[in-house]
Amino acid sequence: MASPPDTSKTIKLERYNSYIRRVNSTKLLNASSKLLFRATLLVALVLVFFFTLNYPPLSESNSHHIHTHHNFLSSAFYGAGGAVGGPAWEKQVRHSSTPRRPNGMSILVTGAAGFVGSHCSLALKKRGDGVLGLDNFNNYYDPSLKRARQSLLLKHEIFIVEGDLNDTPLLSKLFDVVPFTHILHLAAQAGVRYAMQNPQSYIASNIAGFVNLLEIAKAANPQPSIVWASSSSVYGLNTENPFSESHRTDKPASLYAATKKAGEEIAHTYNHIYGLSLTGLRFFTVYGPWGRPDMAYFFFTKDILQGKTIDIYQTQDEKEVARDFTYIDDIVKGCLGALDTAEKSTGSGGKKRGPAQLRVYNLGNTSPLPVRNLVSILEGLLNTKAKKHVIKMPRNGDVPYTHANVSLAYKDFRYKPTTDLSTGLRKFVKWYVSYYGIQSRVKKENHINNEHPEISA
Ligand SMILES: O=C(O)[C@H]1O[C@H](OP(=O)(O)OP(=O)(O)OC[C@H]2O[C@@H](n3ccc(=O)[nH]c3=O)[C@H](O)[C@@H]2O)[C@H](O)[C@@H](O)[C@@H]1O
Repeated sequence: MASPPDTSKTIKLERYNSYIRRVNSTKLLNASSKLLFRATLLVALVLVFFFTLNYPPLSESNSHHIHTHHNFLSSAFYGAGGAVGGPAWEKQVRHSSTPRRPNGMSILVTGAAGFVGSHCSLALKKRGDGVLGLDNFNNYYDPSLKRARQSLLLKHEIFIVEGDLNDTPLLSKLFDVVPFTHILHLAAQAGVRYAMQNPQSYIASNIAGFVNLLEIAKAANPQPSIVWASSSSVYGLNTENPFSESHRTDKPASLYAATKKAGEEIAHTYNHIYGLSLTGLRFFTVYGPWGRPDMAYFFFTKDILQGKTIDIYQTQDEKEVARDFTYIDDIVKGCLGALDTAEKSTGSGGKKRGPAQLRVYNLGNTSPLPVRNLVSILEGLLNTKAKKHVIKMPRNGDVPYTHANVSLAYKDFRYKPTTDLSTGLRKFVKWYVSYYGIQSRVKKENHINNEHPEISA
């Protein structure tokens, strides 16, 4: 009998082959899963990279969005002149804040790319003080105007660090690098009526941001003296005239006013507990070259030139609405006067060592004028009739009237406003047509020359 074919070898061989196939397929599986894992990792990294680059998101172009959540990472990206904390950055920070006159101040100006901030920074630098700016360049109004102010400051060797008041590591870093003698705190969410649209932005800047700055200041060695911007709006529904610092300020008409009033109370607390020297300045409707486009005199000018109708507010009982419009150069003098008379803080290592100075001053013009007058002056300067729409003041936090008594500021630092509304507006219009490159009858009729727009035209 033929013996069955010996298959044992064949079987063994097949088993071996199938084993090899299994091993290979497992290897293949392993290799492909590794590949998949690496690819996923790569995609994730790319996504993280793009997300970081786009922070804050590009979609936040809405003009009313306020960036208040910059973290340390984002400010590192924002730092011009190298990453925050790098040697090049520190050099720039030190250079900018070093005074060039004997006993000069070393001042941190918050809101340095803003209207009042840019003017004060230049004036301080001009007289030999060291000035470092801080600004978050938010888009409450056209940030390109803030960038233009920044360029102007840079020409005068003033560096603005890009960052937010709520960025604690950034603020600590600044105080690690520079022993500031003073802070001129002008960064804020401004605007009376916008508070109804974006209330939280007022809390974030004017309250949380201010407290953050004070926390850093109280812990600093030496503690700086602080001069900061309060507002005429704290007088709210006060009916006594003219407004004096001794009047009641417990009836704010807008959330904006309430946050400024809160700032004054918070200042009291930090003065009381930590011995910080604090001076609050109540500004009265400040206007002038390089001003804020959200303010009436600014957008009236724009709208009149474009032939658009402007709303002129009246009180509910059809009376004129009036403001104590104050020219920027007068305000700058007031800020410098307050800085020059600010006493040293008394605390150290976060502890009070004795009583410290606590002050509040009105900085106004002392001669209120109706908004209607503002408009007729502009009509004259622009040589254009405004399309006026007189309406009752919407109930949006506005107050009917402001009028400053400035005798306290005069007594303590000789503050004396010298620019009337016509003179000031002429200077504003001259800057406006030059800055926006408007060639029109405005220029011809008023002999407004088109020279390079310097800070105070
Ligand atoms: O003095 C202050 O503390 C405040 O001054 C201004 O607030 P405001 O005086 O209301 O300035 P504008 O918004 O420029 O308004 C000026 C005047 O024009 C009036 N107005 C405003 C807008 C408008 O469309 N029509 C109009 O008649 C207002 O009622 C007001 O009487 C600033 O915007 C605030 O940031 C600042 O704190």
